[in-house]
Amino acid sequence: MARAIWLVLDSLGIGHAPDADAYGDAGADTFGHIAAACAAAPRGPLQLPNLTRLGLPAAHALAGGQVAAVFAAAPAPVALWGCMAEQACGKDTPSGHWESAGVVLDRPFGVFDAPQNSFPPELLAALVDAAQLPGVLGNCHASGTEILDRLGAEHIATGKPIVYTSADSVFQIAAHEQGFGLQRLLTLCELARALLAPYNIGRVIARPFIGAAATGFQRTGNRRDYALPPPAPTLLDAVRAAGGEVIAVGKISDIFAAQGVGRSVHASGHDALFDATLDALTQAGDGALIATNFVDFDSVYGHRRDVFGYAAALEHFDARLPQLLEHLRADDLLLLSADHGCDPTWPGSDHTREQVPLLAYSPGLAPRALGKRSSFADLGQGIATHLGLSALSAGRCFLTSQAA
Ligand SMILES: O=P(O)(O)O[C@H]1O[C@H](CO)[C@@H](O)[C@H]1O
Ligand SMILES: [Mn+2]
Ligand SMILES: [Mn+2]
Repeated sequence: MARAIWLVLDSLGIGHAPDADAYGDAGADTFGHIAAACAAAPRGPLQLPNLTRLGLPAAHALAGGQVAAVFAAAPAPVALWGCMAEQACGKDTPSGHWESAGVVLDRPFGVFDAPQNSFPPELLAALVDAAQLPGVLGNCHASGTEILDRLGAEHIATGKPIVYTSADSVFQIAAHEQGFGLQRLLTLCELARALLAPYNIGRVIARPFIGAAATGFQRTGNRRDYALPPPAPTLLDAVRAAGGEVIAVGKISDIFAAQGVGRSVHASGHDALFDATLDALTQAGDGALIATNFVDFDSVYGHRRDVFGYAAALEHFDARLPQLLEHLRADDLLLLSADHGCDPTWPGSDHTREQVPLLAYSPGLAPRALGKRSSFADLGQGIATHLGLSALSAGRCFLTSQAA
């Protein structure tokens, strides 16, 4: 019986969305701009033989992107390939994942849009009081690494956690793993999650770090995301209701607030995430869904605007793909997609409103183009069909129609 393996390449947009102008993102193209920068740099063109076979450059071309010369003569894909635009408002991780799993967010999350003094004073006062803190630092829009350089030493000296946000619907708290304490930070995030109820904020994110002012600060793999639960049952719930196992690897369980997750495997770094996915594949039974989020594309490279780091991470991911492809059973369906863009050549440090790839491979499935799809939900609908589930309430199945 069928199984599905869904890999989210977090932030791998393939060209601006039709409504990108409203987000200040007209012209953004995460994949295209990385490919173009590599082609013009001493390091040389992007080498992605396996993602090319699965149709990533073809999907990029379909989305309207300028095809880099290195991909121009690529052979036809062996998979199904298409591009998807997000129907929900926003360009953040939870809405992108939920829509891909069949739930289109109809009420946009709240955002703290003031660049300075971003949070309501009464919210911060309540947090300080509830957690008996000496105060907080930050209270602004920031890049999470830049703010450590700026406020890390003061945090250590005062014991005040650093709170910050971005264009996304997030309340982020950074604190030193030893000086402040990891468990104390996680407890503080849970308190913040509860206090943020009136503000409809998508995620509270714990950002633990280590190091010292003299030697520099580094964020650790102990990041945790405390998301709002999806507003309706998703594909994950449908898989479980039908008796299938849902194995969530990496951030997936956090993003779905554990709803519909049978087993969660936390791992840090793309190699560990890939290994955990391979392990899950050997263990998963009939009807299972394995879902993995590869977060470093976004967190380590996209937000940091590290073009060549992103390129190298793509090449590394590509090099590991054959291990996964070799282990696929005849009735397994492998999906590759993304949740939004984060163009490392774009101004600022925020996500970009982009189309994302929909690549689907199964040993027995004849390759074809899937066209431009108008919702990420088409991915989930296709998985539901593949696993023999009832149709989800959103999305057009890409397995049964030639194009959207
Ligand atoms: O700059 P860092 O801390 O990585 O934060 C980024 O990560 C958050 C989640 O993607 C975004 O909202 C953005 O602010
Ligand atoms: Mn994301
Ligand atoms: Mn991000």
